Amino acid sequence: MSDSKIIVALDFTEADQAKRLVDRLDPSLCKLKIGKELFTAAGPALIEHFTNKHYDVFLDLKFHDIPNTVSKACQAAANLGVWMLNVHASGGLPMMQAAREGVDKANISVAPLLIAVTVLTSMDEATLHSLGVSRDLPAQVLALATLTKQAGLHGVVCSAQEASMLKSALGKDFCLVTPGIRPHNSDKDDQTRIVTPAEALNLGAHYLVIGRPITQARDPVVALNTILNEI
Ligand SMILES: O=c1ccn([C@@H]2O[C@H](COP(=O)(O)O)[C@@H](O)[C@H]2O)c(=O)[nH]1
Repeated sequence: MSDSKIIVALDFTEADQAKRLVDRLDPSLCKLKIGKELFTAAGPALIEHFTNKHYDVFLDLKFHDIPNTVSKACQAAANLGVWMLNVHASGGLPMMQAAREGVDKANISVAPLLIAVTVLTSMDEATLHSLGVSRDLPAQVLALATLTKQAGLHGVVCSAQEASMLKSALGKDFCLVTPGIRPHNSDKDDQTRIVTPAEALNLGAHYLVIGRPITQARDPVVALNTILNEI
């Protein structure tokens, strides 16, 4: 397992695109994230391909379903040998407890980290309110993260904007995984709650999830190394 704090989000349509990029990377410099797009296209074989190359893989499928289904899905995901997997905290306490039980039943030597998404980093306060949530956005993140800790999960996905609040409330060992990372002068794309890589770590993020600023850069390896030199 590498101690890199950067998780490169491999949001590609085909396995070969991801493999071409990863062939130029090094597992000591970054971890990898496989999300819905790539997993749907390439499946478990791609996870095995990268774990055989000694990469830590975060399987970002954000399970959100009835407890029994999420439990079985988490067990199956853990059996793939991933380093981290996740569910949506808004699935509720019984669903998250079932997720943890599913991971505990997996037939593996090292259990993955199990975390829960609080409020997507693409969302702002107005979008949250449009869903009928009356709390302000940081309060909603804190409530969902508190529920996640109560369910016995290892941490949450949140914006680094909420990292220092969560660190104070839930302790330094509660894992904070932060997408919405944007180096200075890079495009926001569809992200709303963005933070630069160095600032995210200063605020208490444990891991930085970075996709397009690396994968869509003219030279992704240069982009990754530039970020690594800045943090
Ligand atoms: O709240 C969330 C949860 C997950 N993501 C995922 O992270 C990456 C971010 O990619 P960028 O290209 O750096 O925006 C992407 O795979 C999302 O599915 C997130 O952005 N926010």
